[in-house]
Amino acid sequence: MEKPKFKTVQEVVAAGEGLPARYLQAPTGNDNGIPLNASIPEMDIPAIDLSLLLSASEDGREELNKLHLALSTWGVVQVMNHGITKAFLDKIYKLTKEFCALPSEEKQKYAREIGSIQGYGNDMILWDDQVLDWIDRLYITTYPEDQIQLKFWPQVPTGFRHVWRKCYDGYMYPPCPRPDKVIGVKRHADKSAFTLLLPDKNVEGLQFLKDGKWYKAPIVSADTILINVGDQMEIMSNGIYKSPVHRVVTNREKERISVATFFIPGADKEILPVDGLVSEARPRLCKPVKNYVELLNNYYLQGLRPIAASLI
Ligand SMILES: O=C(O)CCC(=O)C(=O)O
Ligand SMILES: [Fe+2]
Repeated sequence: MEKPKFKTVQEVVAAGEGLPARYLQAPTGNDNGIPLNASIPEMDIPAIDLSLLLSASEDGREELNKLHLALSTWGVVQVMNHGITKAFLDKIYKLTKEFCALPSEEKQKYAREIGSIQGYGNDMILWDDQVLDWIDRLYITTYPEDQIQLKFWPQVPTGFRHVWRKCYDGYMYPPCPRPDKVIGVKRHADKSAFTLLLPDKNVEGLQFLKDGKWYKAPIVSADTILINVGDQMEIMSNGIYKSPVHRVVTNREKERISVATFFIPGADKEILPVDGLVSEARPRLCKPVKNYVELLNNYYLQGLRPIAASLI
């Protein structure tokens, strides 16, 4: 398979030829001229204790109420006591950082191929005048087994393949000379059912949109996972749980590393609102959809949220 010729953001920086116009947002942008790196308030989302949530106690019910409220307002929660050890989360993070720091030639061994989303690469170029995101990513499918393509799985650093088998995609945002005009990840809602995130422990950047305003995500501690609802959960919950629009902004000083896992129902599974959540007071919001991920690019190109395709 042919490998595309593209420059990753790290290569753009290394070339030292200044910032290519392809990364600059149009003067009005998405945000009516407000600089992307303007200061914004922090969102107030609860931390859910998963071990309590699963216990049949008063505290468990309280935790459940907290979870329900967070998912139906923000569509995002922090989760702790989830059973994944801090040592393991640290390891995923460390290996991702080490991979990102490898020379370009090494990383290009795992370069994405034309027509594939798996592999290492820049922001995917889907249309001619697309403004590019300031991000390099390694995207790997780990389930189901028959979709695993080991050629995209780094052999260096040692241990990477073993640890990543459990999940995960890695993102690297180098420091950016124009954080006011360049976006790390453009605004979007996830096409997953839900997404687990290990955002950078020191560097902010992730922001969520609520009632037309941007809020920055908190920096979470090393043993905590940030979970957000994706479009397919919004559909299944008949709109009760919100798939939040979010983005990542850049900064001048520090690189930012982030690790995500998307839980995506199989393409052949029909996704539709759960019967018990449909009533006269809350009619069915969405038509059944299949292969939601494929719907995405079409809608993305038109600047629409793909969930619009399934709304009744
Ligand atoms: O880098 C992050 O923290 C989030 C990235 C993201 O939103 C995504 O890949 O869907
Ligand atoms: Fe996302």
